[in-house]
Amino acid sequence: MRHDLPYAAPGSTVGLLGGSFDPAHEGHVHITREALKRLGLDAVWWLVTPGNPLKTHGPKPLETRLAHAREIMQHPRVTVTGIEARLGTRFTAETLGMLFHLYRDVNFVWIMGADNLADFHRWERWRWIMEALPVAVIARPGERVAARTSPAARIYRDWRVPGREAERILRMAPPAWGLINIPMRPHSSSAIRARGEWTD
Ligand SMILES: Nc1ncnc2c1ncn2[C@@H]1O[C@H](COP(=O)(O)OP(=O)(O)OP(=O)(O)O)[C@@H](O)[C@H]1O
Ligand SMILES: O=C(O)c1ccc[n+]([C@@H]2O[C@H](COP(=O)([O-])O)[C@@H](O)[C@H]2O)c1
Repeated sequence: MRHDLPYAAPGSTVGLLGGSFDPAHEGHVHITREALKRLGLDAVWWLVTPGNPLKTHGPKPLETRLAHAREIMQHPRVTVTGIEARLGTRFTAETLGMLFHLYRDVNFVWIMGADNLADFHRWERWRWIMEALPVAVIARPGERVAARTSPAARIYRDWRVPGREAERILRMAPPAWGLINIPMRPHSSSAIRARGEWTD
């Protein structure tokens, strides 16, 4: 294993939460804790992206976002990483392909908020992602209907596991996904930026 990559025990299950984290906030912390608990994960890695391929405005520098994310997400089973910058990847499918290769004995789960499922069909090779690993979609205020009626949800409706049984997705061969209803948090990075509170 390369020394600059996080360690994962063989056979362990690691949730991947990709994001701009521009900035990280309480909503990210909350969904991470809930995913750990509800899915029974061994670990969660935050993949702080060098830049979302679908967003035209660049975020703050990666090092700034990583440092802030590490301040607010402190949990023994959570690692905040800049893996994509290290691997030189930007598209999620590309990142996952490399992680599968580097961590052959680790089980990965993709975690995302409901707003991301609504747009998921616009991601590069999104069907490959859906068929490559289980996907846990976490409820987000105002986004549940858009997620449930999204092209990705419709195309993969037969592989959806009810939210209360979501931990089953870990034992299923993909495609397997669930919409997990948790008490929601309204926080968003764009609202924090709009209030001028991300001035680091
Ligand atoms: N309050 C929240 N509830 C549920 N999921 C969330 C919440 N905030 C962020 N997420 C999820 O966390 C991941 C990373 O989110 P991101 O870094 O883009 O933050 P954001 O608040 O969505 O940013 P922005 O407002 O700029 O779009 C995404 O999958 C997103 O859906
Ligand atoms: O691979 C893609 O085409 C793709 C398109 C849009 C977003 N993503 C990933 O989705 C995650 C959430 O991004 P964001 O900006 O909504 O926080 C982050 O890991 C991005 O790299 C990936």
